[in-house]
Amino acid sequence: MKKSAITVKTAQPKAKAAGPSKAASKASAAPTPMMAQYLSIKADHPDCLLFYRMGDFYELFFDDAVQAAGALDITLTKRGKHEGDDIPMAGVPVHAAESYLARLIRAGFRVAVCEQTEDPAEAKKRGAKSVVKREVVRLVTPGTLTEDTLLDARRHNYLTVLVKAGGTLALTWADMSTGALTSMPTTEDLVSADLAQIAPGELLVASGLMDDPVLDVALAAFSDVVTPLEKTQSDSARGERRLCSLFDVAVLDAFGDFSRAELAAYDALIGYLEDTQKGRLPRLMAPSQLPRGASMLIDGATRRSLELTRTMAGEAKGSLIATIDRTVTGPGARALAARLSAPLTDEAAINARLSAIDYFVEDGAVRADLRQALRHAPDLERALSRLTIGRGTPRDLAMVRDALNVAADVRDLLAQKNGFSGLPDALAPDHAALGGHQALIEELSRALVAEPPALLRDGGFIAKGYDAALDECRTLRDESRRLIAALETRYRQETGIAGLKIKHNNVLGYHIDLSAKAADALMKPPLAERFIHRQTLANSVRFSTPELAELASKITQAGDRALAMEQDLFDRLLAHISDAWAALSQTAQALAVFDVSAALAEVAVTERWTRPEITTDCAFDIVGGRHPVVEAALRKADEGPFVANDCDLGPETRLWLITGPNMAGKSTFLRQNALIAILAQSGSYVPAQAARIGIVDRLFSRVGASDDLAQGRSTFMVEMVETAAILNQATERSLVILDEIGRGTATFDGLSIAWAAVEHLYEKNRARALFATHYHELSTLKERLPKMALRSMRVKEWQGDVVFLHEVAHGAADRSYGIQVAKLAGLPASVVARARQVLAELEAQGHGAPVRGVLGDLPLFQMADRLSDEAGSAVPTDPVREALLDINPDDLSPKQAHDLIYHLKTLSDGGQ
Ligand SMILES: Nc1ncnc2c1ncn2[C@@H]1O[C@H](COP(=O)(O)OP(=O)(O)OP(=O)(O)O)[C@@H](O)[C@H]1O
Repeated sequence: MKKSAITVKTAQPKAKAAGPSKAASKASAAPTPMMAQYLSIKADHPDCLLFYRMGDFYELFFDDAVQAAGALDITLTKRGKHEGDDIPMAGVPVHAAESYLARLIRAGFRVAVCEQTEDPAEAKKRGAKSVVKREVVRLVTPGTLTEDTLLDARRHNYLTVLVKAGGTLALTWADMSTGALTSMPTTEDLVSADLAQIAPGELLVASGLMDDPVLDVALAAFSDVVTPLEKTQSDSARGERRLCSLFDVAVLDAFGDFSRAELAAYDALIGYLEDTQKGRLPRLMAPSQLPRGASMLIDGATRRSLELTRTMAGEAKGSLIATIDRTVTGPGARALAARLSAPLTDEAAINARLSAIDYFVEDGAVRADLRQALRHAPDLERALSRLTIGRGTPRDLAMVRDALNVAADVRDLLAQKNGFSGLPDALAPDHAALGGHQALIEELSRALVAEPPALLRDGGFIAKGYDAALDECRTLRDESRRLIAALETRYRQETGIAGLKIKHNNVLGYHIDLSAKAADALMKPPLAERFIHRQTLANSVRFSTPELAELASKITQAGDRALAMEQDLFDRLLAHISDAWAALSQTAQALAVFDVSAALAEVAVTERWTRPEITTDCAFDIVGGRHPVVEAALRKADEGPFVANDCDLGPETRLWLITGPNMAGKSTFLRQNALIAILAQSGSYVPAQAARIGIVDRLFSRVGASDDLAQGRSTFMVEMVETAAILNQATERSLVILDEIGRGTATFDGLSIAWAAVEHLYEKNRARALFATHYHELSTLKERLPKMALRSMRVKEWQGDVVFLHEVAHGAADRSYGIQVAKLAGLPASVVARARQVLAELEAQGHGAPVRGVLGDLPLFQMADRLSDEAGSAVPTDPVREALLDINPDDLSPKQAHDLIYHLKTLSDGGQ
């Protein structure tokens, strides 16, 4: 029996990261005070790597150090001993910590950031040996990131929770960027598709569910982002209390009718946020409930096979989204991804989005101006999230300022060119949300320098003229600096040493610096009375004077005061932003809506897409449909035009059986129709001349074979699991795409399964379906299933070769042309010739007979054996064939398959 498929990728680093706490338990051999502090903090965070702040570095110790050094490729050193053993240590500089954090998070680790929470001078007051106080200020986990360097600007990052309570399942998810909180009841059947839609950055799963065999497959797909939750972490009553107090309401009715499971999931979600942010919750919006059925259900397998966000090979390049994304901002790209991942099922809502696109399709000048303006818009959503969680920097303030300026420009631009009424109704609220921040824009513009520094603690971000007291302080500081320059000149004159300099460093502060030779004069009377020797180095000698010390302290004081004032002003500006948070969030969303609408219009115009007609019947009538990704690839490779094809799965022909040789374009045709349905219901134009689509409730696609070796399932098993899901779940409103069902098993088994699947789809599911097959025998089903239509991919034979026309024609294919395709693929001529011979023999014996007569099973190799027996001595023993007879493809690992190919090649070349 296979063990649970949820291996929790992070468990490995987590388990290993627990090493130092093991050490903690053995810590009785009196560690140093600092090590004792480290071990006690580490013991509280056994599942995280501990970033322990020491001066300008975050240090890691014990196993944490070993793991981080391996993952980050940094030096592993030692620091002191613990219980007689060296303590492994690795460190990252604080100023570069973000990029190291990003790599650790990507590698599946969680990190606890432990800071010094008091001044070392304070600690010293308690005694020479006392340790600076330290505290974990934040747990960095994949679902709770806010920094731009840790996040993908073009993808949402959802922290998601799955729990069961009162016998039902529920999902909640939070987007730290927007503060949006959403929940949805789910079921064992639907959870896989729901999770695939959300695509969590981190998935918290109640520990009881981790071993539930029913959820095994659904959760396995997310095993690398799963974090287990303790039972005590989700409680519906506490969830309700938390929500009520967070949003200051007595009852939650106004937000939705939440199930117990949803409330328990909210409890876990908010608890986890508090825990990881150490009590500092991000600003959250009121919880909203996603009604079931609001979006087209698309399970993970279908998403993968349609290559919506990644190709089958796992690359973003070559996916639908990478091909059609014309957005110019991160929030716009995220909004596009969200639309495509959850196509709508409400006709009015789809048409509202489409009318926004119409507007930008029709007015190319407005579209161009808008896109140009948006290019300068920083990511307002993410700047706001950092500011409101207390992780904001002066640069985030400037991002708010710049984004609001763009929003105001966009608002004017749309109002001026078209008048307010020119915009479609659907865009009016977003247009309004762009404005209303004039006072804040003015305040931020006056307050901030054009390009503020990245760090709050360095100051220098408040503009001159904004605050009189700050200006005065800065003048004093700068004036003192000028006085120091004057002092340097005077000292040079007085000592007669031209090389005398006043320098500054962190240890001595301001000091006089001289070469060793010149310093002699200052060491002797009379100058020695004024110049106090401080330090002798190899090449220089350093002095100070009471005068210089006084000036230096004035500078430091003025500098410190200026810094404190700037930080106060930062807090004041932050308060303004906090007050306007709800309206600012709406502005951020509106900017994303304009970006995504204009981007979809851009792709519609440049790629000649058309507005689909959305209906509530079961129409699916596509004229001249195209596959956007294949079309773009052909264009790029200059490989001729894409051949457009019609598809009409109306009530009279709701199932198309498509035959034709490999490489003729069947998969492309199938996928393009699924993509057109997704695009249409996402509210986008579609790659076709015309499209009439009755709303699809669920989309199923099973295209192409893929092994799921990670889960120990063969190609055929995966295919059958996915086919079973389709036949069990598709409804009359669904769209089903099935490609080459049964290919992975023996010929007649496969044919029988395909046969029965078509019958079930037609009679039971009654879904709109495209069924591609290489079993030409299935065409005979037409006699019994009148609403099934036969289609085939047209090919031409030319001088014994086959030419693909990529056209979908009426009727079934007469031949499969497999041997011609094999020849095109470069099979040795002798094998091609032999195959022709075998085929002729098979056809002479009535290859199709079993279908018309006996539907008996005859495994492929048995048949092959019979053939070779019959061919008798005329067939010389073929070592390649013999080697092939010995293997079962499903038993081979990729490595073994690779080795086998080499072996076969050697055999075919006559080697041994
Ligand atoms: N409509 C089309 N116009 C132009 N070229 C096309 C079209 N459809 C497919 N092609 C080209 O043919 C190639 C093969 O297409 P596809 O994979 O859809 O064939 P298939 O019949 O499903 O083959 P197989 O069964 O081997 O997967 C594509 O990669 C593309 O280059």
